[in-house]
Amino acid sequence: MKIAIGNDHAGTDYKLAIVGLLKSMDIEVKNYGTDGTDSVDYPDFVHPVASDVENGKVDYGIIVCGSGNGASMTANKHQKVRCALCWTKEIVQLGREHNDANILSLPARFISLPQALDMVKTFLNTEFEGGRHERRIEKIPCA
Ligand SMILES: O=C(CO)[C@H](O)[C@H](O)[C@H](O)COP(=O)(O)O
Repeated sequence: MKIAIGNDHAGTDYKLAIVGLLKSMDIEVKNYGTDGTDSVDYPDFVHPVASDVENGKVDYGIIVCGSGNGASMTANKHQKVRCALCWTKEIVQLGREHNDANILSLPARFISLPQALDMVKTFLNTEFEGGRHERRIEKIPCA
């Protein structure tokens, strides 16, 4: 499995911990930064993640910013991206089961690091249910 990850300055600490978790799971990681804490603009680090997901270069994306909002808004501008902004494990599970989310957006300033790591594991270990949900997600893209 290969995952692309990106974040702004509010998500750096969490991103680095998530990269460590993914590598411990023998998952290949494409880290688009930022790796620092100087103020940056989240679209610069989210678009490359979303492009890789959209083009099938990676299996999933993980993006981290302060509230998760800006990163999620940016990722979902990509037609083939279904980015789920999640703040509980249950929301992550539903994002995968019902929406076949291919990017997880994490609000670093509103969840703990253990929560974030647990949510990443849930994201990777939950399958899409298909069925009625398939018909719905096929209607998401708009011209
Ligand atoms: O887009 C966001 C807000 O929804 C992200 O949370 C950013 O991380 C946040 O805006 C950064 O805020 P800062 O005051 O520039 O650190």
